[in-house]
Amino acid sequence: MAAAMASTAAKGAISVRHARASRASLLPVSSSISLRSVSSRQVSLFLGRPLRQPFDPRPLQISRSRSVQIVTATAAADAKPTVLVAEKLGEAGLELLREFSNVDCSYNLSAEELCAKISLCDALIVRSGTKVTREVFEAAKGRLRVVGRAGVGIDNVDLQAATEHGCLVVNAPTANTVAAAEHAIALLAAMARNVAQADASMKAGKWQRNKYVGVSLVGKTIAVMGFGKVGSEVARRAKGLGMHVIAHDPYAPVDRARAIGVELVSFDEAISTADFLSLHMPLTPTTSKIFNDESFAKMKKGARIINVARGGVIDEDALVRALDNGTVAQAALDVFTVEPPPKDSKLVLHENVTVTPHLGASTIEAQEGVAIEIAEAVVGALKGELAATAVNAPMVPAEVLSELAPYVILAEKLGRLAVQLVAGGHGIKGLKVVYTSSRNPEDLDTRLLRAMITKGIIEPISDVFVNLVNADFTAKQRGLRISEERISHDGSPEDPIESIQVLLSNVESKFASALSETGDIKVEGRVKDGIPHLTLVGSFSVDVSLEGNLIFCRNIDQPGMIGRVGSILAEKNVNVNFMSVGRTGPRKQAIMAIGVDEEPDKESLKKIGEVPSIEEFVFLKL
Ligand SMILES: NC(=O)C1=CN([C@@H]2O[C@H](COP(=O)(O)OP(=O)(O)OC[C@H]3O[C@@H](n4cnc5c(N)ncnc54)[C@H](O)[C@@H]3O)[C@@H](O)[C@H]2O)C=CC1
Ligand SMILES: O=C(O)C(=O)COP(=O)(O)O
Repeated sequence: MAAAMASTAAKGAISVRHARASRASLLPVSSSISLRSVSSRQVSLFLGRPLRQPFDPRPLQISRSRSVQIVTATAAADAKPTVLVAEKLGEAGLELLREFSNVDCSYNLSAEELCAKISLCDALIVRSGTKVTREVFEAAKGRLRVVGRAGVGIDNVDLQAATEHGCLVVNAPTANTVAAAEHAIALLAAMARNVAQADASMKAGKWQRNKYVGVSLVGKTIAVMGFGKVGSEVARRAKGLGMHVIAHDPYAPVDRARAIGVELVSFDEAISTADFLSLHMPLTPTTSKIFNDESFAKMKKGARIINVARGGVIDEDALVRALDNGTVAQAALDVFTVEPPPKDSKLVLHENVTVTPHLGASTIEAQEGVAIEIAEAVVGALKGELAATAVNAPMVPAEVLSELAPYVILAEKLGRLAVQLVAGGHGIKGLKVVYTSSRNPEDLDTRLLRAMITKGIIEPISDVFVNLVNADFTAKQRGLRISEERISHDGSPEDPIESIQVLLSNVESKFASALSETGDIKVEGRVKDGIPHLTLVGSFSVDVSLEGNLIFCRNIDQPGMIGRVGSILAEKNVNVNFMSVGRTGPRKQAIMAIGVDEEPDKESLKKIGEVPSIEEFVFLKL
């Protein structure tokens, strides 16, 4: 047989294909290969820890309407995931969740109660009232896969801790935009006309028409601080009220501002020229207490401030001082540094301050919308689809994901193979990935592939779970430097990738033939008819489908080698599913790559090692 194969190619790969039915048969069946399809291998696109906590037996569905991210695996059993809803969520969202999961609505949990429950949950849904801290992720013990923020601001979620734990965070960024903008306008008008104060006064039996004379809005300048979704809607509405609108946002596109007829200005110009300031930036380390003594001092005397963003962007003590000395005439606040604020808060009790208890998103319409938006995102993420609203992971559009699906499998398997070829397996520092592709670099998004190679390398040698969320973090933490190279290929741009090569540098190999000329462990693979194949080991070309497990043997090319190894495997009923020989030339050094469905026992492996002329061999689990 080796002779027959030897005539096929010189240094190239020679494949001997076996029909699946022929258990460990060595008879080549040249054309009748029946490999399972990618989808039936249940390589789903999945966020979870499926091998440890499988639950979704359904086939992969990729939603076209949203972006998708992650990740691998073999979903199996039938248990439904559990979603903990920790704050009030609209009924329509709960219904969606119930169709797919066990829903536990437990509101007003203390931090301790949340930590106690979380290890029983696959997903957690919160609004602004729940702090999802590092302790929560640690208490989850690896089970929590998705945190859904039913709203925009994710300042109550420890994103770094989520990422480190491979937990995806999604939010619902659009459904409450109008509600928040309308609330800002409501506060603007109410503040300008003392509506709340006058109402309280009348209810106290008074009729104080002179005390509550207000100020007009028309012709006044309003500075929208943070020109994002809510800020833009506020700007539109303020223009409708006849106000002159300026905005400050270092990251906002000038075109968007121009389209609405708003001038983007610097922070100092905004605060020094505005009669009204409406705050719509997120709370970040940069924006924390950005409104402080210094900035209040620069404001136009008697400025009025509306805050429907986050309490923390204002230094509240400084605001009290500014209100007391008249720099700021009035404030209307929906949000506070601590919520609820202390009962004796000077700010809340200040007569020139109008307050609402974080009601910006609280309309019937917005809450239904947010509930549906977050339920879809969470269910999608649990299914392995991915929300367009992921906060802590790069997004890979659905179309790209669908196209890359077989390459995702190939990437993980190449990573797995490469790491198992390392002697010891722990000292890997340098990973180089070379993609050969006929696509323009900008048309080839390799983040998912890189994550999957990292997964393949790290998971077999640690107990860390790796997905697209934490792949780069995990690699960095383990000191794994990853470099990527693209080689352009003169082929059809229909196929995104011609081949993927994985090189591990500065490591010893337990299979010396896997080393390249430069001493790196080198494996290369391609996708053929949707099936990932290994095509290169070290400098030997092979062609073996990456299914089941693999045995590599290096030997001197001579008749009968395949038969001898095959017989040893057949004795123990180990089914060979694919076999390929790569060699430097007839009767010279050769590598046999043998795909086996089952794991051969130690005795069989020992016997293979004892076959004369087998110089080295290795068994690798895929
Ligand atoms: N009170 C409530 O119930 C609600 C509050 N919000 C809050 O409103 C804020 C805005 O929400 P969206 O408009 O949906 O978010 P967004 O992300 O669409 O807009 C935020 C804008 O702030 C800008 N920004 C960032 N840093 C800035 C800085 N230093 N100075 C000025 N601008 C800066 C960003 O470039 C972005 O354009 C968020 O903090 C959100 O949590 C949103 C909905 C309801
Ligand atoms: O979406 C936001 O950022 C909000 O502040 C809304 O908060 P809530 O969901 O009403 O607790």
